Amino acid sequence: MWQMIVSEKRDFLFALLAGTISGLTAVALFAQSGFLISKAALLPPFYIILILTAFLKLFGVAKSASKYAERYISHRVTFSLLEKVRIRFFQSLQPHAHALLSSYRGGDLLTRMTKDVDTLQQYFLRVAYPPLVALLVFFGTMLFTVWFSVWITLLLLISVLLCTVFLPVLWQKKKEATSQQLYTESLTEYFYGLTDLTVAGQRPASEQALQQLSVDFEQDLQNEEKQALQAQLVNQAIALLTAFAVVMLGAYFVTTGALDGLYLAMLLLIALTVFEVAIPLGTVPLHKVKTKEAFNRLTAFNSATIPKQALQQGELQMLQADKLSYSYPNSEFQALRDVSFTITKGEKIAIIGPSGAGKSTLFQLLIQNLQPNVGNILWNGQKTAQIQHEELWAQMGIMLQHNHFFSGTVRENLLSDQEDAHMEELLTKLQLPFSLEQEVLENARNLSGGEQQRLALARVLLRDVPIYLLDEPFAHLDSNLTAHCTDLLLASPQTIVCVTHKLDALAHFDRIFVIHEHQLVEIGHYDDLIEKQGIFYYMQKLST
Ligand SMILES: Nc1ncnc2c1ncn2[C@@H]1O[C@H](COP(=O)(O)OP(=O)(O)OP(=O)(O)O)[C@@H](O)[C@H]1O
Repeated sequence: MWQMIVSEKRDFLFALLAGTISGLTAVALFAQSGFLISKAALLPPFYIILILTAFLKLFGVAKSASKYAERYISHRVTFSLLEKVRIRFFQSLQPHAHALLSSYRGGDLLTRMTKDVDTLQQYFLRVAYPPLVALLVFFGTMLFTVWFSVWITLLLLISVLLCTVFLPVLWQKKKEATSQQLYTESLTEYFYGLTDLTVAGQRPASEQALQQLSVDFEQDLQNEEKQALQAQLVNQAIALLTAFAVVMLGAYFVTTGALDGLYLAMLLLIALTVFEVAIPLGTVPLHKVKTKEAFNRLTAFNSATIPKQALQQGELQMLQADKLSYSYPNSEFQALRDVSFTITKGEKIAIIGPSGAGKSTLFQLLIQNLQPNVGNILWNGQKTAQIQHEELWAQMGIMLQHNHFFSGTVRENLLSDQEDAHMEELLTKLQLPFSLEQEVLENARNLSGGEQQRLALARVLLRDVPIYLLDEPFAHLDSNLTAHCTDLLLASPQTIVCVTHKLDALAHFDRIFVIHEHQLVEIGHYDDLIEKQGIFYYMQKLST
């Protein structure tokens, strides 16, 4: 965080300067008032009163102006810092979005993106620079008071240290409050699963659990506020006791002749004013812990290294997997184990296997949404882990199991710059009776599952790239449409890798990769695998 603050050093220094001037002019304003009251009682010449009053006005104006400047600049720095934090967080999330979404709850990421970033707002405004301003103001004030009384200066110093250094240790937050995070996560899941919960009759139970989380969250908030209030109240009490002690000590020094009585009121008002800067410092440790937790959560993803190399030029000749293994974060077992293969240009590959065998995991590794724990994927011999993801994605036509559709038209959802005639022809071939201007609702709610899949397939087929990778593209299609769409897909000159459950159209693929119990156990053409009478043969037999 300090690194980021340093990047804003100009504004940071201006805010510090304005804050210090504002604090010192406030002290000067009240010191001057105290002095003026005492001096006026001694009936000095009128011009003295006039000069003192003019200074009073000057300090008043300087205090207001510097306070405004401080607020303006410090908030500008804060918002600029928050913008940087948001961009950094997004950049650290984006290349690993799939891996993160498969290991973190959606609500958790949402909380980090919103609440944690907002919490960091407090870092600059309440943690980083107020102690520095306070330090400079105290230092300036004490340089002044020491001329009048060393003992009163010492008393102020001790009280200020008590408020800002020793007592805050008491207010140190002991443990991280996770209630808000839990509440946001559960609320997000509740909305996602509302229909399922209602149908299963589980809504009341779920709402009750949410209610409890909301109560815990409120309780945590109240505790935090109570703690902050306690800290400020104690500091306030110390400020008043110090002012009382200054009067007592000052009065004693006046009687002994060590202090001119003219300055007593001034020292009292200085004591009261200087604590105005110290009182908010009581909550610094609380905010410090909160902002540190937020910062740690936000930077938790930064450890993932982002690939740097450019993709070597040339057409895709070979896509290889070399001893790939993958375990999901927080999972003990390997979802994929020691998988190796080579796919050559133009080959049509089907990946099949029982549910949970690891097909989608392999697919996500191939499209770079996951990075293998062990082994490499090689694109023309170049390790894909070292290549910019965007460059690889620019070479791939990808169809996921769940594709997103935007609110708009069919044309907009095809995400293509191809000629209208070409797009219309493809829609017809896919037996989609849509015009390009036809409306598509968000998440394609107005399209059937099969229509959505063919629209997603059209998106892929419109891409002029060397390889198509598809995960269960025909899951919602009947056998006629599956056969028709498979033929259409396999007629493309591209290299094709297709994860599928549909075993009937497999004879059209060049090779079939059989994944069983997280390993690649068989590779071969349909006829060879049937003849071999291995796992594929039995899977095929069971399905008929
Ligand atoms: N996000 C995840 N976290 C932990 N384990 C996971 C995660 N996703 C999948 N798995 C596990 O990894 C294994 C392989 O899952 P994968 O989704 O690759 O199987 P699949 O062959 O595609 O199954 P299906 O045909 O049912 O889609 C499964 O045992 C699954 O439980």
